[in-house]
Amino acid sequence: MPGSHPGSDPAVTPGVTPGALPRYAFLGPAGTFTEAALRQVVSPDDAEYLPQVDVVSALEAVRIGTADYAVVPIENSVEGGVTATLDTLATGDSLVVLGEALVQVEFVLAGRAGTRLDHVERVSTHPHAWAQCRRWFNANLPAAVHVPATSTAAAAALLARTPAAADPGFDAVLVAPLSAERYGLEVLARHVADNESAVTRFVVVGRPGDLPAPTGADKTSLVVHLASNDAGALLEMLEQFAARGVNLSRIESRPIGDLLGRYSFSIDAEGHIAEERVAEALMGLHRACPYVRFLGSYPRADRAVTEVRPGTADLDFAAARDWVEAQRRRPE
Ligand SMILES: O=C(O)C(=O)Cc1ccccc1
Repeated sequence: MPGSHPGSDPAVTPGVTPGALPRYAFLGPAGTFTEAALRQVVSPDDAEYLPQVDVVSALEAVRIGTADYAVVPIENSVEGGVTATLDTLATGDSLVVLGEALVQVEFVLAGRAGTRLDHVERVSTHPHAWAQCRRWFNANLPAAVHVPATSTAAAAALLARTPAAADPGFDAVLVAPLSAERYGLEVLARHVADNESAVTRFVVVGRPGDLPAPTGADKTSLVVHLASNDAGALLEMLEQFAARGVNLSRIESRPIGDLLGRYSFSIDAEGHIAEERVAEALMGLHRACPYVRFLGSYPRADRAVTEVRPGTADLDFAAARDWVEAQRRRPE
């Protein structure tokens, strides 16, 4: 992915000091799955890695300018959306998604040397990691309870630095195999994920500026509010996409927070705002919905080329516009 978003060239990116290494905030410490995603985006030789305690801090670092970019988890194939990321992108000063990365997540249960698996009662990890291993715990350690940590690696780091005679508040951690190794922990059980092929999607976020160029395999991320809770309001919003042949790869609702029953929709649409059908769908949303936040158009990590339905290519829109113009000019 290096080179595929504006942030990969500090010389041309607004707000990034030419010559200095671009600064990437991420959910740390070293050894998180987020760091694995960041390594796919930019090598540590070409960037300054700035570990943050949580997703909100990573995104805020970009807003206040102490980082140029942030890499944060946004959804995983088991638990769905990462609400802290969705909510922080949906409100506050505008941020944009510049790219994405996919990481296959694999978990091990790890502890201090000599820990017995059948003595593990308290397991510390990130809530998304715990959620992805529930069935394994039900089957193998049904009495184990979850002790939430800010990240998988934060749990490992705390266990590793707590003196042997002291109690860190848990007996074992659920982490990536590399993280167990990095913090010198002993692996107590491998392959503890309920779904071996679980994938987490991460986004590269920056301040609004240049858009990544369209590649033909892009996504556009949006936040949309509905005009009302009336029957038909959701359908009217979805029609803006359907009528232009724009497929959605993700749509989820989050409470707006002011009143019960008011929701904000977080949407990923296939295509780039530079494409006519996506631009037309956005214009339709702008007319039909009280609030639309554009969160960026960027290349898909899987490089899956967008299928363009017949009649919805840029040329079709241009021909249709020319035809309307010709009718307007036609003498009475
Ligand atoms: O805690 C981590 O290592 C993270 O990067 C967050 C996370 C947790 C579980 C699955 C994917 C990402």
